[in-house]
Amino acid sequence: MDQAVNKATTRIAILGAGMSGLGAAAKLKEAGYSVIDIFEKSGGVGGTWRDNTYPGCGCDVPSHLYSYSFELNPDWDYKWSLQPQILKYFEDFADKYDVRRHCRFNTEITECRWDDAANSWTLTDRAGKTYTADVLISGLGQLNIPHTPNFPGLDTFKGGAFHSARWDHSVGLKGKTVAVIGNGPSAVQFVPEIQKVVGKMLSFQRSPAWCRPRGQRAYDAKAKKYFAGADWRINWYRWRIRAFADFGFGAFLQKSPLGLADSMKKMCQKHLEDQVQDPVLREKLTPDFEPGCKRILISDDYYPALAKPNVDVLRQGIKAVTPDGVIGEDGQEYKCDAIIWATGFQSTEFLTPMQVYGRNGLSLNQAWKDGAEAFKGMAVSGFPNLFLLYGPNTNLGHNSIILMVEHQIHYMIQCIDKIAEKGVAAIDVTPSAMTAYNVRVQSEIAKTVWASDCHSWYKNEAGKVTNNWYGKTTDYKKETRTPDWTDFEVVKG
Ligand SMILES: Cc1cc2nc3c(=O)[nH]c(=O)nc-3n(C[C@H](O)[C@H](O)[C@H](O)COP(=O)(O)OP(=O)(O)OC[C@H]3O[C@@H](n4cnc5c(N)ncnc54)[C@H](O)[C@@H]3O)c2cc1C
Repeated sequence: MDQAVNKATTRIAILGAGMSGLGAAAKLKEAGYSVIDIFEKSGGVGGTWRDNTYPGCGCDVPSHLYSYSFELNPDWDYKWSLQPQILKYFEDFADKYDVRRHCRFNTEITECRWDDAANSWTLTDRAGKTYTADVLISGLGQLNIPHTPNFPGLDTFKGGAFHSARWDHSVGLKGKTVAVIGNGPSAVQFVPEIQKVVGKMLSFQRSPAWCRPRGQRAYDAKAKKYFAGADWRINWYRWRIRAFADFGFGAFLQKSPLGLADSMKKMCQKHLEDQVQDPVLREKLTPDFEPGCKRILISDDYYPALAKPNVDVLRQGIKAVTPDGVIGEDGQEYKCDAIIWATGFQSTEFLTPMQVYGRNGLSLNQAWKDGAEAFKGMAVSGFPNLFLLYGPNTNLGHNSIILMVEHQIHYMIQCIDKIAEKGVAAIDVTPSAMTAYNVRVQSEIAKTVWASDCHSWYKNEAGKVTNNWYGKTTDYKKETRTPDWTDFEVVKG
């Protein structure tokens, strides 16, 4: 085996220059790989944190943990950082790890096709140009494509309308009547900001969500100096946040240990009672499902904003758009000057907006016809040398996604080292390993609140939970420590 030679020539294509793609590129370079191309449809790095510029956009995980373990940052301004500082962190990361020179910006890949004879991937971009790679890594994320429901009359609206993930800053909201459709994690962040400037807000909430306090606080110079003093201080803090959040995972189990689910529910109920005095509004904002089934919102100022006199909370969805406003599910027209879609993302599609073809022309859409799934969230049988980061069943409701992606990168590089061995051209997870793994994942998920009877972005239309990991982050760490090569078929070169 002469890995040094093969590592130097293994061609690696990464899709997306967000948190996953950047982290993978840095770690692959550290491992000795140098032929790396990152294909990025936009003009810069940062993914989510570049695309989402809505007022108040920020992190729902304390920043010291929402950062790479190998790139600690003592300079976070807030416990829960805001988007500009998170984006800067990823931009600085790309510079420090010299990742930008691997990026092909403004290059959207539309098709990836495995070549059985050549044992390589052929990528095609929107302009029709093709590229070849031995290894294909998807860093496209779960929350990259905004979802705007196709309501009748959508195109007839005369005012400004945009999705929160592609905020149109040219639409003036000052003094205007603004309809906000949806009430997920993005809405709770921007609603308190725009409530201060709009004339009137109509908050359409078909299904209000549980919300717990954030406890935002700024880090002063003394705190930053403390963190900068020694890495162990951030690492100890990271460990505590992670362990506490993992302990709290029990609240997401249907048979919740130690009364954790009850405690979570009581905390959310108390938060609502403390912040909303009006019993009618409180009733409107009380969810009709168990906490955790949909993502729990985290905010100190969402409820106070909804309680302001210029806000109407409407416990209903909408069914159509008119030139002057929206038609609520009650059939009434609500006139407005602007509509903000806070309606989430096409979360269950993963990379399938692209055309992906594996061995013998097998299409990923076909392989996933009953819902996306992957071995350890990363590999799909029939699609050799393909690795998904933040893929199916690796999302969390309670902890940092960066932890999950780092575990994936660790596992994936061991697989790529195998591919780079002399005489090995490709590896493909066996159908039996893939099936056994996913049967286990789904049987564990059946024990969680996500499997209960509520609609969430964690599930596909058929009700299969395709997005979430079933346990603690430490369970996933164990799962991804080292590949068992009996799970893979090795294709000899
Ligand atoms: C608003 C928001 C807040 C979040 N907050 C948290 C949080 O607090 N804590 C947490 O743990 N997680 C959070 N997440 C989830 C997750 O951590 C982020 O989405 C994270 O950015 C995922 O990184 P990624 O690189 O996998 O994907 P992304 O950041 O989505 O990056 C994907 C990249 O791929 C590019 N791309 C897409 N399609 C193509 C194509 N066909 N060809 C080329 N390039 C393409 C995109 O332009 C983008 O740059 C949040 C997500 C969102 C949307």
